[in-house]
Amino acid sequence: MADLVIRNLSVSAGKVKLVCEANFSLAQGELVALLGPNGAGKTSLLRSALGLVKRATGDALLDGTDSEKLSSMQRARRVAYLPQQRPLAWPNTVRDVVALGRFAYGAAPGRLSQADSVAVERAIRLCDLTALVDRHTDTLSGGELARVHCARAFAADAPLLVADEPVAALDPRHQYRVMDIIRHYVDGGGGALVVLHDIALAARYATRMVWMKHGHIIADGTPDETLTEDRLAEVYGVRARVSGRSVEIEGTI
Ligand SMILES: Nc1ncnc2c1ncn2[C@@H]1O[C@H](COP(=O)(O)OP(=O)(O)OP(=O)(O)O)[C@@H](O)[C@H]1O
Repeated sequence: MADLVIRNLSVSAGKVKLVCEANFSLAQGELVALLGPNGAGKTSLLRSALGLVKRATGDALLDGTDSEKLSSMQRARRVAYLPQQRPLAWPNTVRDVVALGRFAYGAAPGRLSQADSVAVERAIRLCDLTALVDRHTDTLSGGELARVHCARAFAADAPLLVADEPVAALDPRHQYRVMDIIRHYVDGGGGALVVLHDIALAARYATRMVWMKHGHIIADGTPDETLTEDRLAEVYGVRARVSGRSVEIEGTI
């Protein structure tokens, strides 16, 4: 069973602590929403958990192995990472960019095995990109491009997915569509850790919500356990009405 476990993980930039003594785990079968205001440390936490930035203290284990010790190909076979910043070195076709998700299996655009092609075509269909496959990425809208990056992550077929704001640029239909795809992936045995700013969307889809503020994880539990009006006031400084998993933000405090 694939998992990501972090223990007492801290990240620093100079003398500033970006993440303080964080503990949590992600296992297959879970859809964990990571929440918190801008600058709370969510991206720093994800990147250090994956071994992409050096941690100051603590452990981050991917299937029991220190994530900093994994090669990029070993890491990519364990976890698909959809970063917040998604630079593309040069414009390419949608199909070729999605095919980059097969890197972990030694694939490159124009050199795909049968299994690679099947995974790429499935990810293209899942993310509603069939009509765009031959378009160059520099001709796409922001939301279309965001879906291409989602498809690239799904093409990897990794047992875990870490996605930093995967729905940020998407219209409501495609936000739900991408979250449905993530849930389907989790129902099929994957484990997903997803940064979301839409609390209602997180409450609807997450099996667990991890709440961050000022570099600290201040709560970790099911939506029923952790989604409260007091929590939203504490974490975001907003007045909200919470009823079960439904959330209405009324204004700032
Ligand atoms: N290399 C760095 N040097 C100095 N400060 C940094 C560095 N990297 C991140 N920070 C700061 O650390 C804080 C946390 O950043 P991070 O990107 O982890 O936040 P976040 O919760 O993902 O925010 P957002 O929701 O805006 O994406 C921010 O104040 C950011 O400016």
